[in-house]
Amino acid sequence: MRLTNCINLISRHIKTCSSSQKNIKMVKYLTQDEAINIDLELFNECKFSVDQLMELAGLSCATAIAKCYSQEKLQNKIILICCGPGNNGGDGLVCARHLKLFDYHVKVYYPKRTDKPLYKNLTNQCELMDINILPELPSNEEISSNYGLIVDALFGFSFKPPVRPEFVPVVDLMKTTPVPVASIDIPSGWDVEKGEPEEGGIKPELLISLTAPKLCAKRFSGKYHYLGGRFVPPSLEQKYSLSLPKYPGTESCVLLSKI
Ligand SMILES: NC(=O)C1=CN([C@@H]2O[C@H](COP(=O)(O)OP(=O)(O)OC[C@H]3O[C@@H](n4cnc5c(N)ncnc54)[C@H](O)[C@@H]3O)[C@@H](O)[C@H]2O)[C@H](O)CC1
Ligand SMILES: [K+]
Repeated sequence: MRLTNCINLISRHIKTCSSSQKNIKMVKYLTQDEAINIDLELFNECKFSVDQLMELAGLSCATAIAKCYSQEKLQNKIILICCGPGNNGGDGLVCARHLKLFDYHVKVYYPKRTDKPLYKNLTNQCELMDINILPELPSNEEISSNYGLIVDALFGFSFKPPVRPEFVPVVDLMKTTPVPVASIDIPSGWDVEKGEPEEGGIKPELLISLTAPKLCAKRFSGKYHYLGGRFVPPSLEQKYSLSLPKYPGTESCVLLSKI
């Protein structure tokens, strides 16, 4: 074999190895506008309904959580899912239902409910699963004693800082608690592109990016970064040069990086 062929082969091998250990290098990070446009195309061009995408997104979040936090690791403690007023909150309600189906102890905090049928149905389904929807935010002390994980489903890619006053207590709780936080799509309170606010924000241990990571995920320094939302048609992936990693087998989520 010629020397140049040999060098090419070795460099290709090195490239493949490094990308399989850290899928994060290949995948595209989206601006807020790109994330919004892709979302619109999924609905308008691909004709998905929001219920379909939310179900897949929420299931992928529950799966990623179960991979990182076994019941044993959580010492059978409760998972608190904090849900916001938009679709990120909807993902949280779906995630809660699937975690309950996976036999976790789950409670939901959903301070600003909407009257839209989608959210009413998701809330109803949680109640039918015997998931307690808390009327008040538990105290920091109660969280420390009885809860093993907080799922942050407050805000996603439509968030515009700063956090409005009504959500400050729950964001503050997630900022100060010693209990690990798992954020769905965006760590709530972070700028979708610039990341954590200067005054300090929540520091999730797990981030589950949906469809493709947003630019703020470059600042994520927690333990596990997963990608979920396995529903992107190849034409859309190519149009936005997403370079998505391969999902293993039948999995609904894929590990992007782990510390
Ligand atoms: N394409 C996908 O990958 C899918 C992602 N999904 C999830 O949907 C969210 C985006 O949902 P959207 O409804 O557009 O917005 P948010 O949930 O991010 O928030 C809107 C909600 O929040 C309020 N809000 C905005 N800024 C503030 C603020 N500073 N303080 C308080 N409240 C604020 C706003 O008024 C709205 O009520 C995406 O991230 C994914 O998680 C879909 O589930 C499936 C497709
Ligand atoms: K979030």
